[in-house]
Amino acid sequence: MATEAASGSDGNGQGGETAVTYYRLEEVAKRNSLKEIWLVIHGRVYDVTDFLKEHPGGEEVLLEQAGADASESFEDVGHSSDAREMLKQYYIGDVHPDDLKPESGSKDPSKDATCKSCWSYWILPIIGAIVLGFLYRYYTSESKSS
Ligand code: HEM
Repeated sequence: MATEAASGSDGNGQGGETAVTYYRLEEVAKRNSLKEIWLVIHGRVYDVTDFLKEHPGGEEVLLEQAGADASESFEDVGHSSDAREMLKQYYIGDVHPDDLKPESGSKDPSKDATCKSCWSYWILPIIGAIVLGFLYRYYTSESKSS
């Protein structure tokens, strides 16, 4: 079921541009035939039914992704900025916030699993080096005094 939400300041949802329609993923998934093809790219829903025949990359690739999240495949191809501009034509609404996966939003680098900026990434080697330095000094001074 599609839900309408007004994102404009007037809040009346009129004028077309201010109203956002939210679609549940289960509803998008139903649009997976030649009759009607919807795709999700970065949390936005696109009706590409009329674009199918025009797609320079062919119909098949769009059909493979029909009714599903095509963000990864769309990015993997390395679509041009013209292709990204074209998306606007087919935009029909957003994925319902309850259906959004955390990674489909903007990525927070501080929550990166590899944690390259974590303090433990660089502080542990430094502590290790200091301890080694002390041990080295301790043993060299021991051997000098004996
Ligand atoms: C509404 C969504 C899409 C639009 C508007 C779109 C648009 C385009 C455009 C304009 C091109 C020509 C090359 C360029 O300008 O980048 C292209 C090529 C291509 N697209 Fe898409 N595309 C869409 C979705 C997809 C998806 C979901 C896939 C899935 C794999 C895909 C796969 C390809 C491939 C394989 C090519 C050929 C690339 C090449 O020949 O180098 N496209 N697309």
